[in-house]
Amino acid sequence: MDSTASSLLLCPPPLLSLNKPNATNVSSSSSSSSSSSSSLVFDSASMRSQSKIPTQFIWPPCDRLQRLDELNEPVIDMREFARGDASVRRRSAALVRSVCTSHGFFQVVNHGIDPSLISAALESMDAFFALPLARKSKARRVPGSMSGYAGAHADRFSSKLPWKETLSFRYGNDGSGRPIVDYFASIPGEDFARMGEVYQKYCEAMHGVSMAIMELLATSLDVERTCFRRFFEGGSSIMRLNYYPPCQEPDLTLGTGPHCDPTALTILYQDQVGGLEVFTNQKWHSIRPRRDALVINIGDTFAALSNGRYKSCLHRAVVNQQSVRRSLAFFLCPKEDKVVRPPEGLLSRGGGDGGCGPRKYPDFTWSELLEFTQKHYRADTTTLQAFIQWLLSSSAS
Ligand SMILES: C=C1C[C@]23C[C@H]1CC[C@H]2[C@]1(C)CCC[C@@](C)(C(=O)O)[C@H]1[C@@H]3C(=O)O
Ligand SMILES: O=C(O)CCC(=O)C(=O)O
Ligand SMILES: [Fe+2]
Repeated sequence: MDSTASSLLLCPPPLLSLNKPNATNVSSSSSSSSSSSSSLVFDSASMRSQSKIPTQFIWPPCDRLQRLDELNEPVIDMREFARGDASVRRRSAALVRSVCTSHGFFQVVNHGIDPSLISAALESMDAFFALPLARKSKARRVPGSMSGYAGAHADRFSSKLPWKETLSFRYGNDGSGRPIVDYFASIPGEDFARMGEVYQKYCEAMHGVSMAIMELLATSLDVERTCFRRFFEGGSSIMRLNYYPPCQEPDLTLGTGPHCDPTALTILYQDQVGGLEVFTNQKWHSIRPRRDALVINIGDTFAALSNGRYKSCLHRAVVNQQSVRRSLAFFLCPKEDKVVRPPEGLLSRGGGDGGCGPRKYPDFTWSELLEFTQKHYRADTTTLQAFIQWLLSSSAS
């Protein structure tokens, strides 16, 4: 997305006050959302009974709920791509190339995930978030790590708080053990064994879909079919359960603020409530939920891997006054020490086509970008640009 579009309908890019990498305090990614934590505790059940939302949850007017058109994106049939003849595969690849060079968003159907597994994941999520806050807090996120329970990120930020509770955990795909079963078994005080089994199976299934999509993306970029699969071998992806309680002033806040995912690829299942929005053609579009579809968006890491040819999808989530909304987000990540560098086949081609020719981003490791978002910068609409600026300034100092 070009910067003029972002300046037109998005809040002006945040004034960066980045600290050098050896800084101990977190920087504020914008003047209005300092990263210091808030003393607030997000107990949505009690907050819900008040007529006004706390001011920490109020977002700038330009970020708020608007009446939107729907985004009618092509939906890719994964079974057709897997089994189709060359012309069918070329057609799917051409559709993906078109939307990914534009705004990095599409949906897939016939993905092969058992609907009962998705239902079990949603039911397990409902059971967890229905627990009293004191019991959810036994799984609270350890500062600096990605895993654990969080309420509005009030432990990390002091303004523009998202109206959501989250539970996040890691999925290592090196085939050893059952890391998610082990994670849920490690949470004190509760018997989360069934959740562990459900999300272990869910993440294994999502990893499989992500590898099929990596083949589709390689084909669309005309590079060797397995090159991206191999890039993600041994990675540790992130699973996040997003639970958005109903809000008494939904027009003043957001469930998840405008951002691009710093990760490589997001596979998201949203329930039937609706609230996901994508920014393209200089305006926000709502994404109508589809029970049979998975939402796919390109993240910053894959945008860099494609040498800027594919766009990192700018999106957000709004909340409503009537009902809970839930989404299951699987964030594909490479190994932490993996250097993010476009495949040779992409750079060696000449021509003005985006993604070929000179490097658009310096080499960096996934762990550098992840740590930047967890310790120095609140991920938002310009994370990748801010990260590169921070990386280059630290190498210059
Ligand atoms: C690497 C990550 C950081 C976030 C979770 C994953 C991918 C998406 C990121 C996030 C959702 C972008 C919006 C801001 C954020 C703080 C949030 O609202 O949760 C981001 C996540 C995070 O830093 O926990
Ligand atoms: O809940 C949604 O629809 C979007 C969530 C999201 O973008 C995220 O968790 O990164
Ligand atoms: Fe996201």
